Amino acid sequence: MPVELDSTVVQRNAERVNTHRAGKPIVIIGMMGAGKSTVGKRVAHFLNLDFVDSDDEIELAAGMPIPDIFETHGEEEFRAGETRVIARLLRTRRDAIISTGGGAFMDATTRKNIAQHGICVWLKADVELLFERVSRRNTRPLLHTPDPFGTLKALVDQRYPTYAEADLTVMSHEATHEQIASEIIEALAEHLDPNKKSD
Ligand SMILES: Nc1ncnc2c1ncn2[C@@H]1O[C@H](COP(=O)(O)OP(=O)(O)OP(=O)(O)O)[C@@H](O)[C@H]1O
Ligand SMILES: O=C(O)C1=C[C@@H](O)[C@@H](O)[C@H](O)C1
Ligand SMILES: [Mg+2]
Repeated sequence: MPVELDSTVVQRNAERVNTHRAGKPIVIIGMMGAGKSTVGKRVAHFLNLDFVDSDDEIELAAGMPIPDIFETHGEEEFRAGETRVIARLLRTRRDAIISTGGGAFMDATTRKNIAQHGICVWLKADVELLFERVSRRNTRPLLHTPDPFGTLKALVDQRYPTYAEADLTVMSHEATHEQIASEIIEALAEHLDPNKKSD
């Protein structure tokens, strides 16, 4: 049975986050399938902030879906566009939750920009859970390989030490999107306003 969310506690934590985030956007990083987009939208709703997704912004700028960008222009050009788009979002969307593409935080310039202008949350999940989720749709070009689970596992091993540079880490587990969103908000409240204990 899903846990009932205590909306009063969520709202109290949301207020703590908004009071202490000093006008910085909250940036969600992590592997494909972690829930950055779908959970990120709920975080934005609870915090009464906008939601923006760097993958969507890249698709908008390129006028084509991500798999087509990879096919037409190659990964290198996609990554250059991703770095530019995230730099722009950090400058222009301060009252937003910015969800990023899975590979975005591997770029040193993007890491520096996020550290300087945002508050960074790593939404972390076990590889088995990630695989179950990404298997639902065929929209991740990096997994178009003969052994998608092996590819995903290799990316996890390669990326997790770098993702660990985020300001805070929240586990994505078997719970509703809303529950994970509320856990992100609680972790943010504790990180930004550590002296006040929530009851
Ligand atoms: N807590 C959750 N409970 C149930 N399903 C979830 C949960 N979190 C994510 N999912 C599902 O997993 C899939 C992937 O989620 P989502 O698209 O948000 O991941 P992402 O981190 O944005 O991935 P990408 O980096 O590829 O954009 C979606 O079908 C989403 O509904
Ligand atoms: O993990 C990755 O490198 C990617 C994740 C997606 O969000 C997209 O940004 C793209 O498919 C690449
Ligand atoms: Mg996404």
